[in-house]
Amino acid sequence: MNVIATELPDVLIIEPKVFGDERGFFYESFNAREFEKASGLQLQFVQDNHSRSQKGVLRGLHYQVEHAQGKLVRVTAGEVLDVAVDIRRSSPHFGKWTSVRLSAQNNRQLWIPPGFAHGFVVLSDSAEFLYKTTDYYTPSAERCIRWDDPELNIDWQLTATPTLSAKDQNGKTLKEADLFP
Ligand SMILES: Cc1cn([C@H]2C[C@H](O)[C@@H](COP(=O)(O)OP(=O)(O)O[C@H]3O[C@@H](C)C(=O)[C@@H](O)[C@H]3O)O2)c(=O)[nH]c1=O
Repeated sequence: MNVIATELPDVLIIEPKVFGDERGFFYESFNAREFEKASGLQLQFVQDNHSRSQKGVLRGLHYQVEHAQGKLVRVTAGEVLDVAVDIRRSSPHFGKWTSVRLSAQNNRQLWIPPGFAHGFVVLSDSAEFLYKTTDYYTPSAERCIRWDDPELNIDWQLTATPTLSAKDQNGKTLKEADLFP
């Protein structure tokens, strides 16, 4: 397993070791001991999520103000551009984002710690998106920052207007949003 740094020091790309043979492939999609050894992080995941989306669907930018979730995300079919934004006011990287292509081909995972907003857009015809979280879904604490907030100026690598949920169409700007201290 390989850990690769991003522009945001707390956000990590994880590359699992994939064993391919004539049957197909095998890899450990999560191993707590190996993850801790490679990243120095001791994590306890409590929820696994799975969503499927069509091309051009954009989900985000999401976070929970209480019960903040760390997320270990990956794609098992198709390709997405995954985005993490540091929304901790005290962070030297406050308001900065990083993006990584995650696909069924590159098997890359992204570790997004609590304190970040997260979103992704589907680049392939469809995508299956799987992730582990360090805290439980808490609807009352859910918040959404606008994907197109000019202050963030995220390059989503889009060629058309994305498809959004009603909730995501009503996201707040970074200036308006409840953030982390
Ligand atoms: C996120 C979530 C949703 N739900 C339900 C609520 C709702 O009826 C339905 C769809 O929820 P949403 O529209 O919020 O799903 P979605 O837009 O996919 O939300 C997810 O987006 C990505 C970017 C994230 O980072 C996740 O943390 C999560 O916020 O599923 C749960 O039961 N548990 C969960 O953990």
